[in-house]
Amino acid sequence: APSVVFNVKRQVSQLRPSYDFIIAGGGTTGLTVADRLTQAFPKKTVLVVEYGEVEYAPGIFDPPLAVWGGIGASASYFIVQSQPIPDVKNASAFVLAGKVVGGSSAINGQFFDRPSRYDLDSWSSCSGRGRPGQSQWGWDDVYPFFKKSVNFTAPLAAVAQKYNFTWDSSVYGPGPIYSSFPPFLWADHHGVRDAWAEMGIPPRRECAGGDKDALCWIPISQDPVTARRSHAGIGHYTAVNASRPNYDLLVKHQVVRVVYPKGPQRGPPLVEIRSLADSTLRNLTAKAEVVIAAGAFHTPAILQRSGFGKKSILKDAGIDVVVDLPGVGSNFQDHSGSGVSWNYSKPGDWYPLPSAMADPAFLADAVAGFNEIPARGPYTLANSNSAIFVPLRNITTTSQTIIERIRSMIADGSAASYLPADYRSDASMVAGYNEQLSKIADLLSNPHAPSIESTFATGTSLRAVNLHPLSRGTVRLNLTDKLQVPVVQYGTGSNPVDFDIYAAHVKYLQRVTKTTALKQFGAAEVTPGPAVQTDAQLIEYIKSSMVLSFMHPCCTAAMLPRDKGGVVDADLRVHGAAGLRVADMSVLPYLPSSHLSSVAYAVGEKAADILVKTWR
Ligand SMILES: Cc1cc2nc3c(=O)[nH]c(=O)nc-3n(C[C@H](O)[C@H](O)[C@H](O)COP(=O)(O)OP(=O)(O)OC[C@H]3O[C@@H](n4cnc5c(N)ncnc54)[C@H](O)[C@@H]3O)c2cc1C
Repeated sequence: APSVVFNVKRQVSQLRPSYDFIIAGGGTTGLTVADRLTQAFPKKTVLVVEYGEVEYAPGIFDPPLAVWGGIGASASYFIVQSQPIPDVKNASAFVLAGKVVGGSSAINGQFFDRPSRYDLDSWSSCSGRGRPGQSQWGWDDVYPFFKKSVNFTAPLAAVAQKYNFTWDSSVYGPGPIYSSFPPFLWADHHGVRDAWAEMGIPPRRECAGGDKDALCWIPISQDPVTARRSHAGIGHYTAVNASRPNYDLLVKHQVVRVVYPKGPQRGPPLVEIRSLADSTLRNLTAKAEVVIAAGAFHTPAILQRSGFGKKSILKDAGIDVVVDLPGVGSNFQDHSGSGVSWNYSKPGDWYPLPSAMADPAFLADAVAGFNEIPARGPYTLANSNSAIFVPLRNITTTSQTIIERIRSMIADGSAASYLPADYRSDASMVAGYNEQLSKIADLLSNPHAPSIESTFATGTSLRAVNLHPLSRGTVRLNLTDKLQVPVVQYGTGSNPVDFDIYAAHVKYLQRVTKTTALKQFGAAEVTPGPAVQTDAQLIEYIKSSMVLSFMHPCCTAAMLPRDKGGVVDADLRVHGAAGLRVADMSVLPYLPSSHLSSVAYAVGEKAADILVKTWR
């Protein structure tokens, strides 16, 4: 927990008359940028404006066993309930987003993997590679920033031996965010790992070095000694702020919009903020640049309130157009997927499993262990430490058919009909979507680029994460109150090929219960179960059982050329606007084969590097 919080500002009267840089959003990416800028430029001033407070950020599995427990009770997240999703029986996705210093890194599941090299190379190939003078985003260009952002502490030898953890310290660096393995795993952990190995998924010593088509050990973002969450609010603010007189953080204020009094070519813009205490509006002045880092839901909302977006949509919201940029708030994506579950008729002699927490003596020891230095026991766990990442061709014999379906919808022009309605006749959005689908088809054809992720910590179920969904949704201002959480429309399943992929993934996971590793315990499938026989039945099952959000919203201000529906260029500058950049998970063109926090830190490091090179 951040014990001493220096210099937090709560009122505009405590601010300087102007700043060199203003960052909208003190989350994972925004604080990374602020930390690196204040470090590089001791004489330049940086202000971060954050909606939330500096709050204690418990780990996902800290006592008293509240895994995102008490949702609604906490002030530290925005709750997003999506609009009904037509292609999944009008279900609604439930998503959280950080509303606290540290942003989503302060509330996430702490699973700390990295994308595959092919994700980055794929983005780079459509984000302006080769344009003279612009930044490059291929794996080799960004890998140094993944390394720089995180430090890794190897587990004690006895722990490593007990669980067979493997790693390669050389893929990590000196960064202020901790990555480590917990000193405890539940006792059934190896059952499913053995099953995965039996399915032919090769174990890899380290999956964070760019190659992750494997059975992986995944570390968590956690202090290795105290087992407390490591997040941007600590690593990039509390740990450095006392020695940085040029680093200001204003909390409990909302960035409403940016304002260009002399037009978007004459930047940087003013930043209009609102006090959450009394709703007073104020304009702040940045002398160098403004960086929007409010996350994939709120960044497009700030841009739309500022007049950046599709003309017709802004008009409906009563907002004057500053730059006609249809990509703002479109191209919305999240990871989703269904899965399998089973029962054991001859369960192994496994102890302890989570059920042991019901035993008061075990529980008391778990709490005591968590408070020891170094911490020990079950409360040192986060979401999971094991996962598989498998390429499509190893999942299904139908991979070629799936890829051809994607390529032919691009060729015959039908892909556009799967975009959200407002964009189907917009040439730039259609061109951008076709290009994304083509790149995703390449990824799905790549024998080393994963299509599915599945993780395991304990229990009798597995989820499949569709790493590269084809469907797209939208994030729009709430017209009842434009300052509130925006209206989120998931597009889940709107591109029908996604269902072919979901189905292939579930069929693949069904193989788990057929392995000798699980058969020896009498594993018998419960869901989808014997009643589900045909593909049509399987898709019905998937529609009713899907996890609609793995809490990875992204891509709503994509780094793509303007004629491809992009919002920012490869230097993260908003198209058509001076002195304004975006740096957060909005800028991804499409989802990578990983969870997003490592990506957010790396994007923050790279964004800071770009800014430092610009202003040095
Ligand atoms: C519940 C949950 C679980 C997750 N689990 C994992 C996981 O296990 N592993 C993993 O790698 N990733 C996980 N993620 C994803 C990952 O944490 C996020 O994708 C990443 O942290 C997002 O970083 P960001 O910088 O884009 O935005 P954020 O970190 O969300 O930062 C945005 C910040 O902007 C602030 N803000 C918003 N609007 C305004 C405004 N108008 N004015 C001022 N401030 C504003 C917010 O309060 C917030 O602090 C999870 C996410 C969530 C929500």
